[in-house]
This record gives sequence, structure tokens and C-alpha cells, in this order.
Amino acid sequence: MRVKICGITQPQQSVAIATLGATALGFICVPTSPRYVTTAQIRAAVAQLPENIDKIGVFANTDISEISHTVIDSGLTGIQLHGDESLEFCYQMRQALPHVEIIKALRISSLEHLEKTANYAQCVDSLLLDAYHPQHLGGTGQTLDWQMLQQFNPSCPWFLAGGLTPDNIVTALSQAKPDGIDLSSGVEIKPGDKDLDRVALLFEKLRSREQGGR
Ligand SMILES: O=C(O)c1ccccc1NCC(=O)[C@H](O)[C@H](O)COP(=O)(O)O
Repeated sequence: MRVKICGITQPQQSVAIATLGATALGFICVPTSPRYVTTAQIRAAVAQLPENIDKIGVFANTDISEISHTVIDSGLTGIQLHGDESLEFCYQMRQALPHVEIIKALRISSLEHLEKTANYAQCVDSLLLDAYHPQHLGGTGQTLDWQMLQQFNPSCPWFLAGGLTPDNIVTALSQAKPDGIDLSSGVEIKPGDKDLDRVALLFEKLRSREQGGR
């Protein structure tokens, strides 16, 4: 299972989190976020990371040329579109960056929202389902209704996000069956400052769940 830890701001934490077992790290490129990092900060973190770690930039309602410049200048291997990006935008993004992973994040508050995700599955590499919050786009610690996701099986791989923690991850995965998980505030001391003990605990929980066959 892919494990993405999002909202990294410190290069030394990115290396430690990769060593603990993360397969992907997320860097927030949304200036209003308390976890925002500049292109230069991302470049510094990426330079210290092994090649097999996915380096994902998180954008919201940013134009294609700005995203492309950030990706090229920083060495990101993927982007996560976390705003109101249309299907058309995702197709154009694919043409602009054909070799970069595109993840479309969708903030879900109802079954209707969930049904709309099918269209995006055609034009991106992966979906990421996050919880809806009226004021904030992400990193809110709000959980999704995992029960609603029991039958969710889109035509592309998907990440479960939204309020996941080392304490609730086993319950979440007993209900939803994602290809990957994404955590931010559930493994933080404060926004952008990850709690490495909580990250280690997360991987312990995932390992013992695997060993128990759950
Ligand atoms: O984390 C942010 O500050 C953020 C700001 C603006 C857009 C997206 C943002 N985060 C995106 C993520 O992928 C988070 O990991 C996701 O929302 C889950 O966060 P959490 O509920 O804290 O685990």
C-alpha cells in the first residue's frame, strides 16, 4: 500500500519519514496554508531524498504554467490538484506534464460528490478522497464517512485521506479499501512540524495489521 505523508516543511524530517517507510511525501504549494513551502525549500528537500520516494506538490486552483515551472524547478515527481480543477484542466495538465503523476483530490461530503469522481478517474493517474471542510481545503483533520466508501472502486488507484491517525487507521482500512493512504495533521506536533514518533507508530500499526491479515 502507498503511504503518503503530506505537509512536509523540513528537509531532515522528509528523510526521516522516508526511512520510516513512507512511499510518497507531499509538499504544500498553496500560499495560504500554514504548511506552505517555496520552490527552493522543496528543491532542498527533494535533493536529500532517495529516487524511489514519490515527491508530490499539492496545488489548488493554480495555473498550468506556474505548476509546470514549480515541478521543473524543484524536481517534484507528481502533483496533487486539491482545488476546483475541472476535467478539462486535468487533461491540459496531462499534456503539459506527460511524465508527471497527476493525483486529483476531491473533497467528499455526500454520495453525489462520490459519484462525480468517476469522470476524473479517466484523465488522472490517481484520485485522493479528502473530507470536506467549509473554510479549509486540506490538512483539516476531518474524517470521511468510511462506511460510504466500502464499495468505492474507481477505475484508477485511489488514496484515502482526511483525519487519518495512527489511532484510527486500522478501523478506517477495515471499512474502505484504498490503494494508498495520506496523512497530515494526524502525525503532526503543529502544522508543518511532523511528529516522528507518531509516524513510527503509524507504520507499526500498518505492519501489525498486515501480519494479522486484516
Ligand atoms: O495541508 C494543508 O495545509 C493543505 C492546504 C491546502 C490544500 C491542501 C492541503 N493539504 C492536502 C493534503 O493532502 C492533506 O494531507 C489532506 O488534506 C489530509 O489532511 P489531514 O486531514 O490533516 O490528514
